[in-house]
Amino acid sequence: MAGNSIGQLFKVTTFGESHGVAIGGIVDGCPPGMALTAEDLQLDLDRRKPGTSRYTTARREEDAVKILSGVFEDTTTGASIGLLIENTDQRSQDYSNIKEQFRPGHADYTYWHKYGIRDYRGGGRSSARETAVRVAAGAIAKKYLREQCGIEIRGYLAQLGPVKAELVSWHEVQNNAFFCPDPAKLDALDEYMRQLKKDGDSVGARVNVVASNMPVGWGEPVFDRLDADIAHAMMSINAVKAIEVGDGFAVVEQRGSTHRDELTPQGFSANHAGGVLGGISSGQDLLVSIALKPTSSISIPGKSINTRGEVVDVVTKGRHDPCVGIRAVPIAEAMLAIVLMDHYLRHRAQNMHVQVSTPDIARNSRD
Ligand SMILES: Cc1cc2nc3c(=O)[nH]c(=O)nc-3n(C[C@H](O)[C@H](O)[C@H](O)COP(=O)(O)O)c2cc1C
Repeated sequence: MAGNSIGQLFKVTTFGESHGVAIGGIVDGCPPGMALTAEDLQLDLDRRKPGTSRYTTARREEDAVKILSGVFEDTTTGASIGLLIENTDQRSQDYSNIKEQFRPGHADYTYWHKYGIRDYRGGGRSSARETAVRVAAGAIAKKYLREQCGIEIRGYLAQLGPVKAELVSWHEVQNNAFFCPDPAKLDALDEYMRQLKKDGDSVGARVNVVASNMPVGWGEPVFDRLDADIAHAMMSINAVKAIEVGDGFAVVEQRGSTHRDELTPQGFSANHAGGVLGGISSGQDLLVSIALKPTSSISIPGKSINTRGEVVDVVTKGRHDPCVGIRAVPIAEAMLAIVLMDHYLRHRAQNMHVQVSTPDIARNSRD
């Protein structure tokens, strides 16, 4: 499939480029019988879509999704679900100056070397426009996991440049354009973004995603450990440079006596592991954190070469996100949902008759 699909039993395939006619995808393996309409997908698409605040790109796309197949009388049939989102606000002329130039930090240089032909308009296939389809597919997985397993998958902006935000309130995340869970940080974020825009620069960000109410047992060691598949999915998001599960890189400074999450009949005493032990979900909250790099398309001139190898100064015109991390929140949620949905089906296929007498202690602590 040349890299355009993810998952085994719940398989998502996407197609489309930034300035092509449309983007779309196929979601294979969704069980039959779930109520589903385009509106169910639109909620998350609207959270990701461009042009909704002064902090993101000015490109205006409605991202109106059409369900082409796999749903009959507003119910999934078990057939593959076809999704289509038309591109409506392309301004390809903005990119004519980078037709023969390579933006430093972008995918232009590597796509050119690999394929020998490049849809330079808006970054073509390397554009994060494609991630709208992942969000639509992820909304299907999220709905199924919520209804059948009670799992809730939620993300938030944990850091933008120097501004850090604590998880003060999940409710707050839905109330501001930053997906910020800490209302006390909104002024600092606004000020930082205004200055950034004046500077014509961009900045990186950290996004955290949490899956709560998880069951114990999902994940397929050794190569398809749950954390390995989550890392694969997260690293497939444009501009992601790092992922952490649980305490992540902080484990380097920890001792075993601190890091191990002791077990009691009432639950685990802590969650340094981030909800995965041996590549299998422990039933604790899954804690995932990703780092997104600063947008490479900026108006500050940067040194590069053109396709003939000549030295050029690149200035990127067009409409760009000054911090791609903001709109990445629903994308990261979607990727976690896609992986969990796949592992739910895989666990059920192999292990549905397994029974042990030990209680699910993480569930004990929730009840
Ligand atoms: C939501 C989102 C929006 C993005 N928007 C832009 C953009 O407007 N301009 C840009 O140069 N890169 C943007 N990117 C990042 C590029 O797609 C990405 O950096 C590029 O394809 C190079 O790939 P890499 O950074 O993964 O190595 C965006 C990424 C995400 C997740």
